Formats: sequence, structure tokens, C-alpha cells
Amino acid sequence: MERAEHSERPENSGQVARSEHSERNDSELSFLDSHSDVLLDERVGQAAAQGVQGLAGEQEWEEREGRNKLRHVEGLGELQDITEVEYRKVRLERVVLVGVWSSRETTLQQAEESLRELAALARTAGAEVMDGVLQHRLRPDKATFIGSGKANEVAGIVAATESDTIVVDADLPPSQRRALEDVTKVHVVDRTAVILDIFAQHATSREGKAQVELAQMEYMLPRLRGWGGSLSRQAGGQAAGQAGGIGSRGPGETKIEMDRRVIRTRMAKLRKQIEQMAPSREVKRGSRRRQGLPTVAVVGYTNAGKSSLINRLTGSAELVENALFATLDTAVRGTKTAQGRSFTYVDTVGFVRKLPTQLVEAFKSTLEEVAESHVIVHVVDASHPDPFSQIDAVNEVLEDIDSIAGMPTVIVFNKIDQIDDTKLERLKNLAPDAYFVSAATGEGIDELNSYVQSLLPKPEVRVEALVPYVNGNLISQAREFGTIESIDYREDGVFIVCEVDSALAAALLSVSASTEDEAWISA
Ligand SMILES: Nc1nc2c(ncn2[C@@H]2O[C@H](COP(=O)(O)OP(=O)(O)OP(=O)(O)O)[C@@H](O)[C@H]2O)c(=O)[nH]1
Ligand SMILES: [Mg+2]
Repeated sequence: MERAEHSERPENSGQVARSEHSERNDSELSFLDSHSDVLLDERVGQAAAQGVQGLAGEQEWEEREGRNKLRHVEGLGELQDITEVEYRKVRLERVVLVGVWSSRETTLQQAEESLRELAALARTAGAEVMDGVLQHRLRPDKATFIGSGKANEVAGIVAATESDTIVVDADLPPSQRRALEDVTKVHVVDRTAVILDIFAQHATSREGKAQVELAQMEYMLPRLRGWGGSLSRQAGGQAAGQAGGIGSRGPGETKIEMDRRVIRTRMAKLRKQIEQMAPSREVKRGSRRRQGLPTVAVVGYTNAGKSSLINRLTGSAELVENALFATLDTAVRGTKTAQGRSFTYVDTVGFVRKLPTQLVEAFKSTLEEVAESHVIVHVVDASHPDPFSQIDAVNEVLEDIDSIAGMPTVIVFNKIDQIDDTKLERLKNLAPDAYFVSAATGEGIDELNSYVQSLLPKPEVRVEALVPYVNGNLISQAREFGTIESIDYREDGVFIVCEVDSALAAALLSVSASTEDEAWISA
């Protein structure tokens, strides 16, 4: 009777969890406590949607449906309807992970690694991972993904661990998900839903939030029928046992239609909003371009240490977290070369294998930043068991950007403080051109820094000019945006030899006291 447990738990909250699961540490418990309120209503909603009959059974169900109906009668604003939709969103708590792998496609190690990554994703989304199982089979079962026998086994694990959700390490078609839910009697979500959930929790900018919400709705739309299926089954189940099921089916289906309409309207609105926000991003990038600032895009798999590395390289303090997708909006950090020339690092959103297609749009702003950069620093976690597969996953995405062909790229293995010399040597052999650093200890950072600086595009025009002291601002601009070859403070002005962009070259020449043949320009 894990069902009764399930719907009972909200009332009990964290207190019971503490005595039942004394192996949990306090921080986990306080984490649970802080979430229990939010989850309370969600759970009841999920229980209903999954066809779970709680202690109160039919009564509770009817009350729930009644509340839904009532909301619809009152449903004046979009907001209320969206709240209805909201409770269908993923809320993970105690999860069991399930993966299927075939030796035709991967190795056991890779499959395990993928499941471990899914565990990290689930934890980042706020779930507690109770167990993870892999099944070796040629291809997923058409009906239940893992086959009905294994599904029953998983149902056993779910019951034993008192889990409330199964997370499948794949993109699960709605029909398979429904069938698996039928057998296991708990909520089943897939990898995409988990990633979307993380993004939804982490997005901070208006544009980021809008993009993630759009992606979530896109994901949800074709799956609403699935939820509807559960509702109808619930009605059918009740009809079989007791009377009165049919009445709850109608409203359920109507609700789904309502939800769909609401979702579509909302999606259209979001698309418009995002469209309107794009120009401001373009303006920001444009102004950097106009200033002639070279840009270094730092890309890499999530949690590789991109933000840490930028902090190290620029002395800034960006958010660093041992969580996947800590950075969800691209951030630009200004810094200077050893010669005082300004350039910027762009911190980007981390990549992940099997990135939900719905999120590709959200990644576009990151990709645009990469496309407009001058140098790419590709950060890899050297301590990961299979760093090269992460490199491949990132390259797969980068390959779609046309303009990066031929762009200077540096592969940087980070976190070398975490690996032993043997592994370091092996990596160095496998990637002889790469840089090996530790953002944590600072090892290798200076070499990387000067190499990156040497890759920056050279300002295209060489100028010699005698700049009057009143035009001192031009000298500082030359320092900031160009490279100074020599500078001589004379009585009649500053004699400067420098390389700058053509606009600054023209400005320098126009003020230059060029009575003699001292001021000249060479391309
Ligand atoms: N030991 C060690 N840990 C590191 C190093 N660099 C980063 N980390 C840790 O790795 C984790 C991820 O670092 P971030 O800089 O947030 O990684 P990121 O690539 O920006 O991650 P996302 O923004 O989530 O994609 C943090 O816990 C860091 O403290 C390193 O050189 N050595
Ligand atoms: Mg980051």
C-alpha cells in the first residue's frame, strides 16, 4: 500500500522523514523541509493525475475534480489556468533512475556514466536519488521501455525505496511513459523533463526565463494527452470498482483541451516577447564589436569549470557551483592583456549530452555569442572518467555554427589537481596541443593566459603619430584597444607607434602634428 503512504506524506512533512530515514543528514532534511510546503499541493495533484487513489479515495478525487471545475468556471485570467498547468510540471522528490543500453551502441561503462550523469541532473533538480538500474537489451521495449517483467521489478524497487518518481535516461514517447506508469504506479519522467526543470529553476534573466518556459510548454503540449490518459484510466478504474467514474472523465478531457489552448496562447505570447528581447542582446554585442573588443568564448560541458576558469583568468567572481547548469545566462567579463589591451571573456551555458531539442532555442543566444567571438576556449573536466566523450558532445553542437570554422580554438583540461600523474600523462599524450590547468590551484593558468592573448586578432592598422597632450584620451584608447609598439613623451606631444583599428588610426592621424613626415599609416 505505498499509495496510501504517498498521499499521506504531505501532512506528515519532514518530521516523519527524519525518523523514518535516519541515514539522511541534516542538510538534506532541511532541504526537504523547505520544499515540503510547495510539494504539498503538487503531490495531491500528481496523485490525482497518476490515478493514485489516496486514503480518502473517491471523495478526495471528486473534491479535487470539483476544485478543478470550479476554477474553470471562475477561470477569467490566464494566470489561474496556468496554475492548473503548473501542477502538471515535473516535481521530483525521491527518484529511481532507469536506463536501457545496448552493446551495439555503447559500453557498459558509458551507460553507467550516463546514468551517473542523470543522477547528477536529478540531484541538481532537487531530487533525492534512491536507486539506479540499467537494463541491457538490444532496443527499448515498444510498450514499456524496459519490458513488463523488468517494469515489475522496478515497481518493487520503487516500493521498497518509497520513491515517487521514476526518471528514465532517454527521451520517452508519451505512450511508453504511460504504460510504465501503469505498471509502476508512480510518476515517470524522462531526461528532457529533468533538464527542463533545472533550467526553469536556474534561469534568471527575463529572456532566459521566457525561453525556458517556452521550451517547457513545447515539451508539455504533446504530452498532455498522456496525462489525460491517466485521468481517464482513473475514471475507468473507479467505474469498474464503484459507480460514478464516468462523471469525472468528461471534465478531465475538457480540462486538457482548456490547458492546450492556454498553453498555445501562452507560447505565442512568449515567442513574441523573446523576439522583442533579441534586439537588445544584439545591441549589447554590437557595442562591444564597435569598440573593437576581441572576444574569447569559453565553452564546454556543464560543470567543467568554465566559470571558475574565467574567474581565475580575470579576477572576477562569477557564480561557481558544483551543480550542473550553474551558469544559465551568458555573462561577459572584461579584462586586459599584459600590454593593457582590453578584451572580453564570454561565459556560456554548459552543454550536456542529449540536450532537449526544445532547449536548442534557449541555447541560441549562447551559440550567437560563440559565433561572434574571435577565440574559443573549450574547457574539459580532466577528472571526468571519459573527458573525450564530453569533448565530442560539445563539438557536435559547435559544428552547427558555420562561422566558427577556422576560429582559433584552445582545448583546456581543467581540474588537473584532481587527477594523478599517470592520468595526466595519458591525457597529454592523447591531446598534445591542449593546455592543462587547475582553476582551483592556479596551475598552468599563466601559460594559458598568454597563449589565449596571443590568439587575439591583431588590430589591423599600424600608425605612427605625434599626439598633442590635449588629445591624451586617444593615447589611452590606443592603450586599451590596440597594441603599443613604442611611446615617447616629447615636448611637443606624445610620439606613439601603435597598432589599432582603422577608426582609431584615423582619429590619431587627424590630431597628429604632422608638419613633418612623422605621421603615417601602413596597412
Ligand atoms: N578541484 C577542482 N575543482 C574545480 C576546478 N575548477 C572548477 N572546479 C569546481 O567544479 C565545479 C564547477 O565549476 P563551475 O566553474 O561552476 O563550472 P561551469 O563549467 O561554469 O559549470 P556550469 O556553469 O554549471 O556549466 C565547482 O564546484 C568548482 O569549484 C579545479 O580546477 N579543480
Ligand atoms: Mg558556469
